[in-house]
Amino acid sequence: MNPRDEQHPTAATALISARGLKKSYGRTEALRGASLDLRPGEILAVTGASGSGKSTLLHCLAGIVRPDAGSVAYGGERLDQAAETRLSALRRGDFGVVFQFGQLIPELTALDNVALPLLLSGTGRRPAEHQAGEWLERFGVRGQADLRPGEMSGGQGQRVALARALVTGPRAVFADEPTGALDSLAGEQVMTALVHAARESATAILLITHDAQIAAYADREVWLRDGAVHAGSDDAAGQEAVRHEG
Ligand SMILES: Nc1ncnc2c1ncn2[C@@H]1O[C@H](COP(=O)(O)OP(=O)(O)OP(=O)(O)O)[C@@H](O)[C@H]1O
Repeated sequence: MNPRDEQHPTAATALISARGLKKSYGRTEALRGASLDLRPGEILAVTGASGSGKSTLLHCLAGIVRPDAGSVAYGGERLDQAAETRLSALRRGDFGVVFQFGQLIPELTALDNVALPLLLSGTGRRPAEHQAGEWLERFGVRGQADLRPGEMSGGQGQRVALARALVTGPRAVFADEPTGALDSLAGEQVMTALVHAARESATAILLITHDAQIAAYADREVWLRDGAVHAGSDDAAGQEAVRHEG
C-alpha cells in the first residue's frame, strides 16, 4: 500500500507554529526566516540539501536551540521565550526526539533505555518497565529487551530509540534522519512501525529525511532551501508559510 493512502484528519490549528525563524552560527546563516506549522497528529517530512538548515529548524521547534529571531509557539506558548526549566520539562513529557544514530545509553538494556524517560518523570520502576515492555512489543523488539545497544542491529536500535521517544505519550516526535543509517529494508520497517505507532497515539511527527521513499510516508512534505521553508505542491498551509516570509 502506498503509505500516503493511510490518511487521517488534520486539524486547522497548529500544534507547533514557527514564524520567521532566524539562526546563525558565526557567519553561517542556518535559518533565514523559516516558517512552518506542525499540525496535531500529522506526519510532516522536511527535506532539503545538506546544510539547508533542516536540523537547526528541528532543534528550534523542539526547544533545543533558541532562534536569534522569529517565534515558535506550542499551543500558544512561546518556546523561543520560555525558561530552560520549562523547555526541559517539555522535552521530557510533551516532545520526543530521535536522531540518526538512536543515541541510546550504551550501558543500559533496551528495556531500561525505554523506561528511563518515565523514571525521570517520576513513574515508579515497575509501571515504567511494564510500559517500556509494551512499547518494545509495539516496535517488534520485545525479544531484544535485555540487550544493550551494542548487541543490537542498527534497525533494532532505532526501533528501541523510537519506543523511548514515544513512551511518555508525547504530542510531537522530532525525528532527524531516523533511518539515515539503515539499509532500505530496515528503513522501511522502522518507518512502518513509526507511522503505525504515531497514528495509534495521534502523535505528530516532524521527520527530517534526504530519502524520497521515506518522505513518502508523510502526510505532507516541505523542503528547505537556504534556510527558508518551501511548500510541497499540494500544500496550502506551506504556501502561507512562504508568503509569511516574504
Ligand atoms: N552547532 C553548529 N555550529 C556551527 N555551525 C553549525 C552548527 N549547526 C549547524 N551549523 C551550520 O548551519 C548550517 C545548517 O546546518 P543544519 O545541520 O541545520 O543543516 P541540515 O540541512 O540539517 O544538514 P544535513 O542534511 O547535512 O544534516 C550548516 O552550514 C552547518 O554547518
